[in-house]
Amino acid sequence: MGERSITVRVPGTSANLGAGFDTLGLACNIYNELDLTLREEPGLEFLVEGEGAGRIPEDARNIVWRSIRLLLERAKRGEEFRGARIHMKNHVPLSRGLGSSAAAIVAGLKAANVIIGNKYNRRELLQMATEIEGHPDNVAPAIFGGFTVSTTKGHHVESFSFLPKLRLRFVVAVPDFYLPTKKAREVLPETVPMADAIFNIGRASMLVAALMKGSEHFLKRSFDDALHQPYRAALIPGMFDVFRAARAAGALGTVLSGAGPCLIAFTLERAGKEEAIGAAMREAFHRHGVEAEIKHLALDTRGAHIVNHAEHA
Ligand SMILES: Nc1ncnc2c1ncn2[C@@H]1O[C@H](COP(=O)(O)OP(=O)(O)O)[C@@H](O)[C@H]1O
Ligand SMILES: N[C@@H](CCOP(=O)(O)O)C(=O)O
Repeated sequence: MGERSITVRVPGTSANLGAGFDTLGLACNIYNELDLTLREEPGLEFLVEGEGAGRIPEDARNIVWRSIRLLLERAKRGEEFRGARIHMKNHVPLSRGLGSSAAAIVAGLKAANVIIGNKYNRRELLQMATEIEGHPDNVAPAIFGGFTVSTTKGHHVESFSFLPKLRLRFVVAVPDFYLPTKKAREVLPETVPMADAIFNIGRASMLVAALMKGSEHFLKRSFDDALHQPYRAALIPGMFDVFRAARAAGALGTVLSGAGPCLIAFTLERAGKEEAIGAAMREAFHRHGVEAEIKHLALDTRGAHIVNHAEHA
């Protein structure tokens, strides 16, 4: 069999979008690229460039490799490909709430799947990716692109991907510290009051309706959350002040991106307020002793895809 190679590109993602904890997500135009060679001979070779270089494990614990193994074993092709060269060029910041782990998992699954002849469709990849990640809200947009709504029943996952009727821009403040998702999930309560659940159901539903209808008026009223942000605020100095500063500079709304510490402000492309919102967010974080890099992002509508040679050049 020898060896087989493929290059895939996967977008970073922002999960929750405020009220849609573990349910809503979006893909944005920041990417990780995986150049994968699967080999018959055992042994792993890693090259990690960009975000996470020097921090990402370069051995069998690597989540890209674990995802590849899961897919190969499910497909009963594990014996055929026992080794690999994994070369990653990462632009998605690590452990900041922009879905770096989801991008890594989806990259491994997608690349291995292409190499074995596309045995699995995207819904089946979603299933495996969710099993590895533990929640579907990042892996779904990483696979499908656009905005996604996901539901789970036991191990079964359903995700609906759609494009909004508004041309949005995302201003993301990326603080200079890591916050592993595991740690940010540990501060959440096991049960929540019924009133908080109702608060979130209304807003999550309104957010989706406003995006699909193209209603700026209702979108602005959809960004609050009672299920995770209030508990996580203690881990992100100045979080609510940054929200207020972004609003004052003209953002439609601002939420915690995933489990944080990134904060993501929503604005309309035609409003032309991205620079002002970014500056306000950076200054508000600075007042709390946090230095943040500002990224100006847009929606990715494609999701994970193979990179052809023309794109690669
Ligand atoms: N490109 C990558 N290759 C391998 N592992 C990765 C990669 N990106 C992220 N990871 C793994 O995922 C972890 C970060 O996941 P997590 O804490 O959920 O943060 P995020 O919000 O960025 O997904 C890293 O510590 C690393 O182990
Ligand atoms: N719903 C999850 C999303 C985690 O996203 P990440 O990008 O921070 O990994 C959560 O809020 O825990």
